[in-house]
Amino acid sequence: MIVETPKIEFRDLDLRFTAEDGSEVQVLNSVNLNVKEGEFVCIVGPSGCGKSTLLNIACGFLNPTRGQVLIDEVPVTAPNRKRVFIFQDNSVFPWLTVSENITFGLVDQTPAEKDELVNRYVEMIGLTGFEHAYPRELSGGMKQRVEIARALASGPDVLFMDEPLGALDWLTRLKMRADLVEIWRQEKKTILFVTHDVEESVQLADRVVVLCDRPAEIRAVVDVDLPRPRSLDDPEYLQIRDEIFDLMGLDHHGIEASQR
Ligand SMILES: Nc1ncnc2c1ncn2[C@@H]1O[C@H](COP(=O)(O)OP(=O)(O)OP(=O)(O)O)[C@@H](O)[C@H]1O
Repeated sequence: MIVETPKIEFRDLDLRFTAEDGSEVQVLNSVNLNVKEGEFVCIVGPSGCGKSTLLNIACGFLNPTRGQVLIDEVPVTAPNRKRVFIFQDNSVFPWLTVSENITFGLVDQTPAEKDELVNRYVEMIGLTGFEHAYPRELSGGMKQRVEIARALASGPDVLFMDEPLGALDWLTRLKMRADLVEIWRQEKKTILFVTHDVEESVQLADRVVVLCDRPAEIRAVVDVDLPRPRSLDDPEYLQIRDEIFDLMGLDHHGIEASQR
């Protein structure tokens, strides 16, 4: 039997913070999870349960109190250029153009290679024609696209995304979700994606990891075995969405009515 090595492995992870008054706050409790190469995994859970903390540990920004995260079987002890973190509040540089933002930090490429990267990713994120625009000339959604292009241009093998669409309006979010799926299909990166939005997680992920309230443990891992692109009114999609709402103890009745 061939055993597939996980791309990312969370092994028995605990995290405790020491509060200002010296008391201890346990945020993560015994988190175990394997993520496959090229998999799109979403993490959902109640606000403040520890979703961002989990991502911060996986990216090497934080050390766990116990356990470890391995990527390609190597323990994560510090940030690494091959793993890029994308936040909700985009951090494009306002003084650089779109193409300068995309190539920022690339040191090993020739100017011609950088041009090629700009062309490839500007097209992929749908910003052709805006290469020389400054962020002040772009909408929030467009800036977040630049952020994603910059991340991809650096050639990562893992993308950590913490509520990357959280600051966008509903319509822009919907469009960005569809585009993200397409980008993921083309780029074949492993993606760990934190979201508050259960619907978003079911639309995007191969698997949805549901965390319980702090200290967070994994309550369930839900397979989303549906073809993409996914329709928001497909009964199977709705069934998985409602299963996750139930796992989170949320009342989902009335969602459809509120969206009309
Ligand atoms: N540096 C820190 N020191 C002490 N406590 C912290 C620190 N960082 C986070 N916490 C606490 O850890 C808990 C988990 O925070 P985290 O940001 O991971 O939750 P989250 O699930 O991502 O929240 P949200 O969904 O609201 O963004 C929170 O209670 C938070 O107050």
